[in-house]
Amino acid sequence: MSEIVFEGVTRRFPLPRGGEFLAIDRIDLRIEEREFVAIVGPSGCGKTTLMRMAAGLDFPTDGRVLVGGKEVTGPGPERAVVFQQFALLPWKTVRENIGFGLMCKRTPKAEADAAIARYVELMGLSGHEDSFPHQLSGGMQQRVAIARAYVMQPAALLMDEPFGALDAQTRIVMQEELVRLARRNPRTVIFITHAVDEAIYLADRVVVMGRNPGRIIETIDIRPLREDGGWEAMPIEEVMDTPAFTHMRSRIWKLLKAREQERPAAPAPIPATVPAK
Ligand SMILES: Nc1ncnc2c1ncn2[C@@H]1O[C@H](COP(=O)(O)OP(=O)(O)OP(=O)(O)O)[C@@H](O)[C@H]1O
Repeated sequence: MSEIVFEGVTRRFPLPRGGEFLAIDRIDLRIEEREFVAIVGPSGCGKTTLMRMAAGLDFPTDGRVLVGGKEVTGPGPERAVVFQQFALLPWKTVRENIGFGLMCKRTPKAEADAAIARYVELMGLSGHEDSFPHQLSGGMQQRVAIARAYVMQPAALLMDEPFGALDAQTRIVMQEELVRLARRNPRTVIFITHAVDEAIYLADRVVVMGRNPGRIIETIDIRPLREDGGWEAMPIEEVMDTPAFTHMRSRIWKLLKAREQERPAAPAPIPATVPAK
């Protein structure tokens, strides 16, 4: 059981000069077990805050977050996080970085070696097992970070702009590889991105958010498009050229644009205390 449920989740942050900023307002979202959900939205709409709450690194002011039916009270081994910055251990090799969590868990060596070898192969890292992070390109480092997360067989993967620091060409290669990996080894995934194309290509469902305050504007099921269009068997550039894809891209852009045009110019601080009547 690894479904992720946000129930009436609100997050307010204190403002430096008093009062509070309403970052996220009453979000209800259910991500089914083994479902891949991408969250898109403008900067500041609360995407990272939502992910941090699923990871147990931040907590709602109101409402609750449940993973596998249990309220999140902190980080846990059943949830792996992949950030934009790869955060590899620079003094350890690719093999050691991927196997680090397994070592901490005291996984028997033969079992750990077999699991590491599998993800080295799946992530196209063969031949680089003994390299150190500084000897790898950004794309290769992110492959190691993704392999390190998957090798732990977490029930849920929480990815915050994992391809945000990569150049456009590497990013496309990584998107194709992640799709391959995610279909062969499905997990419950929250994938945060600014890139609408990336969200449509990768996800089963795309959650579109608006800001001030952070709310869900719409949730869109992509699976029928992918299945009807046979996307899995096509190269990414062909998928992105199909009428169904381009139509979906412009639909999401219109949603984002309409929301930006209607939102208030600046967030209204909530008074810290209610004035006496
Ligand atoms: N610890 C904090 N203290 C105060 N405000 C915060 C804190 N964390 C986030 N915020 C505010 O909450 C809002 C949502 O932030 P968040 O980082 O979740 O947005 P985001 O959608 O991930 O943005 P980006 O796409 O730029 O990463 C922002 O206005 C941010 O300034």
